[in-house]
Amino acid sequence: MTFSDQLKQKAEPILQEIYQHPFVKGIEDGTLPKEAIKFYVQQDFLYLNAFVKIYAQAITKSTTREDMDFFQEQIHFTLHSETIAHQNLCQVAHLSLDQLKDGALAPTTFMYQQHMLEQGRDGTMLDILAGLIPCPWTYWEIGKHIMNRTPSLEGHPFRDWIEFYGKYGSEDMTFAEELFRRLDEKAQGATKNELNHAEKVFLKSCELEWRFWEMSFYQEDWKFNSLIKIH
Ligand SMILES: Cc1ncc(CN)c(N)n1
Repeated sequence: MTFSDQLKQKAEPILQEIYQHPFVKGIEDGTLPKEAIKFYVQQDFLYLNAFVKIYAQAITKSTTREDMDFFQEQIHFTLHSETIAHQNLCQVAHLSLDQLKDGALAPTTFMYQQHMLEQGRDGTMLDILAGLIPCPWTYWEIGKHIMNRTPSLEGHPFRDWIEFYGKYGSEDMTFAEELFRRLDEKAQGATKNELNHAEKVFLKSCELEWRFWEMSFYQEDWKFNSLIKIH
């Protein structure tokens, strides 16, 4: 079994919980409340900014031009293509994406950002990949899961979102598969301790993916933010 197969197997219970989450169910059946959409897009915009910085950190730790090129393409994709998904959500909720760009980090977004940035700062390339992969992987799985369960997306309000993530990446290999391939390559030269650490990093990101849906659906903010402006 490859290292990535082992990680996917361990994360399976989290993935199943994500499929059942009311936010994801709301995308699937088109009933997602406007307040949840607004909170999600605001936080996700900030989250993706951090994601771009992790790719940049990965470039600083790259040893080949091929790796550098791969990460710079991901930066471009995140900055210029992933907005399709946000646009779709905003259209459905009659929100302007431009007005959602000035939010402040809610606790879960802060925690997830810190977790990934820590890998970029202190980790190996194996750790960086392990921390990054749950982001494209779980969304790709969600997209496919909804597409498999929905006979036709004709007229579905979240069609663009579902298809964008369900078909995530290039035609021959999706981002997640490509990242897993790179992870397995790095895993080959790693010690048992390094693999155990990378596994923890990966599973923590998977849990944080679930928490991101939870935070967005219930709009979980800093406890005292309404009283004292903390962020
Ligand atoms: C929190 C989160 N995780 C994953 C993705 C998909 N790139 C996203 N947009 N936001």
